[in-house]
Amino acid sequence: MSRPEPILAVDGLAVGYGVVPIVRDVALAVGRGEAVALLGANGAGKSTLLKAISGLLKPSAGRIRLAGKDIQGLAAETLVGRGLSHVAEGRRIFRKESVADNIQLGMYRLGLGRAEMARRRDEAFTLFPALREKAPAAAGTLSGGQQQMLAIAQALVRRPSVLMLDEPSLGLAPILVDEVFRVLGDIRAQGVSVLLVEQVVEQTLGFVDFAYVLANGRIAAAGTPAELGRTDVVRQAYLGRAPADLEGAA
Ligand SMILES: Nc1ncnc2c1ncn2[C@@H]1O[C@H](COP(=O)(O)OP(=O)(O)OP(=O)(O)O)[C@@H](O)[C@H]1O
Repeated sequence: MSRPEPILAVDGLAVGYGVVPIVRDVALAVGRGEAVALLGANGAGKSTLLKAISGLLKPSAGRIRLAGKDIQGLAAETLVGRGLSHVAEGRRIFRKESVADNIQLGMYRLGLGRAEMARRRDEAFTLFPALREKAPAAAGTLSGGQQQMLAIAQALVRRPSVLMLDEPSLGLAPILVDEVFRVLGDIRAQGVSVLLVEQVVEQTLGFVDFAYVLANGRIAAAGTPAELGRTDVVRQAYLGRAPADLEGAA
């Protein structure tokens, strides 16, 4: 199957904490308009890899290109301006601030005028009607699912061309996981390219166009969901985990 031209391309990437590399020799690509998954067991290095791409960690080797331009080593803030948004694990919202202010903070330092910020906030509320209802409430009073939606909304108002999400379904009830995937479908339909780290494997493979499996910091397999489904490689990457985790919410 031919894939679209890459909007994000990673090559020979190594990154770690201090001297110990956690992720080694990783190559991956996200095509324009594609939804791509990064799967792998706990500790495989998925979050570390996303942080290196979004400029939160400095790679010790390798190349990262966004829309054809080298971005390795650039600061996270610079990359946001270039169209790369990262929804980190654990719903990093400002709990004491209102829902509306949280969305506003997502646009901080983008240099947008008031009218444009209001327009983008309204778009976010259209995608997440529950957030509109709770606009004046403190973000900390939202349910877990709503907090996750708020974290995604904060990233979306920056109008990213590539949206990276680290386990958006973490800790959510199955019905809310479905809601996360519905929203991701809407986001993809708007032409945003998506790189998704997830543990709900079945549902993720049902959503993405292409997937990479990370094991011990290296890419162990890559393919379309159909190609990966013909092998045992995904299951093997999760060996040692409870079968229930593999079944996800499907
Ligand atoms: N700040 C840190 N300092 C040192 N080691 C770290 C740090 N953060 C993560 N690690 C180590 O890096 C390895 C990869 O962690 P990472 O969080 O990238 O994995 P993951 O695949 O995202 O797993 P999970 O699904 O648990 O989030 C683990 O061995 C972890 O202990």
